[in-house]
Amino acid sequence: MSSSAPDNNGSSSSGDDATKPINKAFAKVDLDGHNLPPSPAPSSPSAGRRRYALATELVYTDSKDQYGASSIPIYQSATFKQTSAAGGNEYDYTRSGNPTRTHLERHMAKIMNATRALAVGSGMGALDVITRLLRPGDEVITGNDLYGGTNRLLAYLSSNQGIVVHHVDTTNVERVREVISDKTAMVLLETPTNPLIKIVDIPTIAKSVHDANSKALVVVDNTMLSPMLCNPLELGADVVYESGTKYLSGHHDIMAGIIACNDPALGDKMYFTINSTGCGLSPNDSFLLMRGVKTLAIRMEKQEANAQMIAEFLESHGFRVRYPGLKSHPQYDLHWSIARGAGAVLSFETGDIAVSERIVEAARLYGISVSFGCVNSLISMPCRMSHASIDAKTREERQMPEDLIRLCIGIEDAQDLIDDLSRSLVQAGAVTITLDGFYATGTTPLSADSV
Ligand SMILES: Cc1ncc(COP(=O)(O)O)c(C=O)c1O
Ligand SMILES: N[C@@H](CCSC[C@H](N)C(=O)O)C(=O)O
Repeated sequence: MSSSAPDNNGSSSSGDDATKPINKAFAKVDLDGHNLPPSPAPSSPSAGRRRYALATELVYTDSKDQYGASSIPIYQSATFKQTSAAGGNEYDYTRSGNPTRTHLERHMAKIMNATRALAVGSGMGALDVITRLLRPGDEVITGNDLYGGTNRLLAYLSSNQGIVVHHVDTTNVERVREVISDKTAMVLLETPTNPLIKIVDIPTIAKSVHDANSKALVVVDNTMLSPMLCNPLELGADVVYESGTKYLSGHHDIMAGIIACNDPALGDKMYFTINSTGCGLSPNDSFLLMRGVKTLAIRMEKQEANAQMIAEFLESHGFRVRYPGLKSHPQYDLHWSIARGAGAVLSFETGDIAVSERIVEAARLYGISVSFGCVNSLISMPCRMSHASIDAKTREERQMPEDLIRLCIGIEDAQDLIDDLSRSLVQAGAVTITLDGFYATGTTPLSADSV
């Protein structure tokens, strides 16, 4: 390994040496013959070939395995023996690089239409790597309806690292424009937002940000849609990340995070952080994520179809439902202008916290659990669970209904899911039963002006 000492920007003190340690360690890694760090190029097969539909690309892989293994072997090894005293083989130490992780990263780069993808230990780990690009005094603009853990990390950076964080309504492009300045280093977006399912106009915001400050990075958390339904890099984002714990792996058996970008220098800086801090995804979890992602298309198709039926069922019974697959969603057109599907997370209100609690506890097929994107359906109250790390006052300011129920729909039989939900609504006293059926007692459907 090179003796030049990289500084904390990921560059080295000796100019051209900046990427030397990486190049040296990963020479020949690229199947197309590029002498670049791990996963630098769209995954196999080679660039220039026909690009297949995403469902095909998800399962279509290539590797140079010596025995032609159909699935990537798990290189469960911390170290790799070198062939000479000078070292310099493709791999030396799994924190720095591992063949199973590289294979996954190359596959993910292809799927996410990126030139570089990096795999880390969790979605929050991905955001940690990305926010280490910031320096004290930098400003971040982000939403006021954010995943609780993201909010928590940004609050930490604001209290401890001298980062100024502006939480604004990112569904309103003007609000974002008002706070962009030459100090803006990052604009962090989520769409649909978790849990209020608000839609953010990524292309318009990305253009405004880049026009006003060419150095500012637009970062998108694509966890709610996955690459199956949205490609933020094609909409103007500089960096996209996802919690691989969710749709990408699909079975709630691993924690993972994926980061993707098209700027090689940015990719190198983030790789530097991963190698320095040791948050790269383990070989075993890389294998599981690689296996899981191959079924993303069929899982998402079924989950989305089920979610659409459940959203329509709840709305037709008078509940206030937030789901971009419903025409009543106030940003329906915007959503479909940036995404290929509505996803499988929806939320609804009952008008009464105790009623919501009873519904959650009455459900049998829906596990009371945080997270989403799993083959199993889940039910939760975000203010008590996934978003409990946002204090009650802030939740109120951000108009998060405390009675909100979030449903994360799986691949079960749709009618079984509807039957179980119907029974739970009745058992919880959430509906008034008439000769014609039943209707929500404490709430009204979402109107166009209420999001
Ligand atoms: C939208 C969103 N982004 C990021 C994360 C963080 O992912 P992880 O739990 O894998 O750290 C989550 C959930 O945890 C999430 O819901
Ligand atoms: N206790 C956890 C909660 C994780 S929430 C997971 C997921 N993003 C969701 O929205 O359900 C924490 O404190 O982070």
